[in-house]
Amino acid sequence: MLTEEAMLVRSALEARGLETPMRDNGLSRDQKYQKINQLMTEIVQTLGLDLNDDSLSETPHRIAKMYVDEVFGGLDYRNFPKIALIENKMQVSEMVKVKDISFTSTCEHHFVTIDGSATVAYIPAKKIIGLSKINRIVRFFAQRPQVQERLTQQILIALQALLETDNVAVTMDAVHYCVKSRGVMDVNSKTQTTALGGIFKDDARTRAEFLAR
Ligand SMILES: Nc1nc2c(ncn2[C@@H]2O[C@H](COP(=O)(O)OP(=O)(O)OP(=O)(O)O)[C@@H](O)[C@H]2O)c(=O)[nH]1
Ligand SMILES: [Zn+2]
Repeated sequence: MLTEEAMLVRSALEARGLETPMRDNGLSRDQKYQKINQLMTEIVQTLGLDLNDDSLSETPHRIAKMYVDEVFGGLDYRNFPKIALIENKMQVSEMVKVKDISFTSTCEHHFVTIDGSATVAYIPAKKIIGLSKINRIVRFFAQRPQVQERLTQQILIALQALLETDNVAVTMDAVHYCVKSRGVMDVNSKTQTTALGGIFKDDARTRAEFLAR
């Protein structure tokens, strides 16, 4: 069973064409774990490593568990965080900004780490969200195979749907290990992506206040 918030966020992403491309293969959590465990055994053996070695023997199991329950746990909406929303009785009308939310994600092209931080802001309308829930939403969508642009948009749309306002902004800075540890091997570059809604997009001063950090 999914929570109302999880269903709301999923529909909002689908409506905007920003849901992660997924297909229901009908496998349960345990079936996914079993299958990945078996396939990783083949990969490790194909690489010519000895699975009888006591350090390697559990690696297929560790990777299967890590994929299903940890780094890709955000593919399952049953893991969507419990969201605490409160009525904006104090009539906050100024920007609420949570800076330097650390996250790690996984690049969907190479399945290696993306390591970064996010800053999220909104201008409350009728509702205020528990602060830690912003970090949890960032983490939920980061725990998927991702491209940074989509990750940034998914956080924006999720918060817009939950907070019932367009006035949300997200910026993310990240190091992609597919750029750093392989391929072009650039150890310095960082990627910044921004997703702006409502007044953050339309009003230069609000945008500047947000981006000034
Ligand atoms: N736009 C975008 N691209 C990404 C992201 N993560 C990785 N990539 C890029 O995805 C591209 C995949 O390109 P390909 O040419 O198919 O893959 P590749 O041969 O491994 O490319 P190189 O990384 O250049 O060696 C690379 O340029 C990656 O840097 C991301 O979050 N956003
Ligand atoms: Zn990559």
